Amino acid sequence: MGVMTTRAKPPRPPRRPALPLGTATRRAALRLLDAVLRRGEALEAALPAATRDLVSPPDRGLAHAIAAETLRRLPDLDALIDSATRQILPEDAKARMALRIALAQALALGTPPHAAIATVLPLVDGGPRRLVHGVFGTLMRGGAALPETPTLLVPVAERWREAWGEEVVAAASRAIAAPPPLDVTLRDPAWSGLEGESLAPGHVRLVDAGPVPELPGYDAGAWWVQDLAASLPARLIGSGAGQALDLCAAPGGKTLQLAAAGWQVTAVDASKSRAARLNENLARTGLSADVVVGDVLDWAPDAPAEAVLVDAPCSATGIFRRHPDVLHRAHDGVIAEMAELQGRILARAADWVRPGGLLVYATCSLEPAEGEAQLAQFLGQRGDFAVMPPAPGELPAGIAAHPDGYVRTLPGTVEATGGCDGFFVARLRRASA
Ligand SMILES: C[S@@+](CC[C@H](N)C(=O)[O-])C[C@H]1O[C@@H](n2cnc3c(N)ncnc32)[C@H](O)[C@@H]1O
Repeated sequence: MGVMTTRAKPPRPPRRPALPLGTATRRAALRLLDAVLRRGEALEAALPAATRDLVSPPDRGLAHAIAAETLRRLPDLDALIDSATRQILPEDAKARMALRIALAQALALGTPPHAAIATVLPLVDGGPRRLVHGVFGTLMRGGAALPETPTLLVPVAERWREAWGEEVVAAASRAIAAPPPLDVTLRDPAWSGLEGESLAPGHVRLVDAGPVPELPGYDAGAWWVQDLAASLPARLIGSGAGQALDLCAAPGGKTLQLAAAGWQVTAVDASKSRAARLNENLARTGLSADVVVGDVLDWAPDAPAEAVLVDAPCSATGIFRRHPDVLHRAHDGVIAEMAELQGRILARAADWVRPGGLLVYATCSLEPAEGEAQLAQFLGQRGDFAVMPPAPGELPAGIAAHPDGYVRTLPGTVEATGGCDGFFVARLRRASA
């Protein structure tokens, strides 16, 4: 009799539980935080790689929103976490990162707490899952909340307190809490297709504007997004028909202003991808400029220009409202490195101003080393340049020139109407030959 054999079925692999919907988005948010906090990368620059697994734009938008909100609220999120753990978790511990993300969603972005924690727990699989779950639960049951006015990072608060005083530190904290309005600059100041508040000719401020490309006049290129403070450097050059150089020009807000004001603009930027965006902006608005991809430390114009605008690369701490990552990345070393580069760019640019012409130096920085100190150093080196203070009516309502003739906007400037970015702008005239 033959022996019946039964073939044993191979054991089933253990079924992996499906990840809660939305975990990939939180994983992307975690990658973004890692890029900013550990590698010092800009949030926007880190987006393509960090969100590579996400196919839908809303998911990418959510990952960005979670990371940005976490960066905005980091000191207060950490204080909550520390209040609920027996031992202080290391700064870069996965558990701390996961808790930051879950709490930012539950306490600042309005995500239901069960969804905030369920989507984050898989990020600590094989690790401190119970700890994360426990700390989150303890905080939620205890009615944890974030303060209405966010706490500024300690090194930033110390730096700005020393430079600008306690009032400005308090205004910066308030500015973090509220989403900034959308400022636009009109190609033709007489155009009236957008309803909003105007603080200067050709400026419109919109609150809760919605998606930018859907606003009236966008497709027709009737305006471009530009913070009120960012519009000051080109406003101080005004209109003209001669040659203007826009150095460090991309993505081109100031190039567009100069071109719209009649100048023959040569716009120079070292970044090919940013210069491509400048070209797109020119195409959309129907304005023209010669766009050069080049390093202004190597490049030189054929002839001096009547007006030269230097919007120098900087720590960008003045744009912290829309880019909270700058607060975490702008360490003293970065500021010193930028200041050294700004001095070199400014020294070259000065030689490209024709006698009697204008030079405008600007940075979107709240660090005196990148503004006031640059101007003082420059004036010490170049006796042929003098500050040309704004004339009455040249500046928007609520923005005044410093007694020394330059313009400095700070947290707290035009706060009642929605504030503006932190900027330093100095206009200088070169002596006639
Ligand atoms: C503050 S952003 C300019 C913003 C621009 N002016 C606007 O209004 O849209 C500084 C720019 O400087 C460029 N940049 C940095 N170093 C440069 C260099 N050595 N030569 C030319 N461009 C440079 C960067 O690529 C960046 O686009």
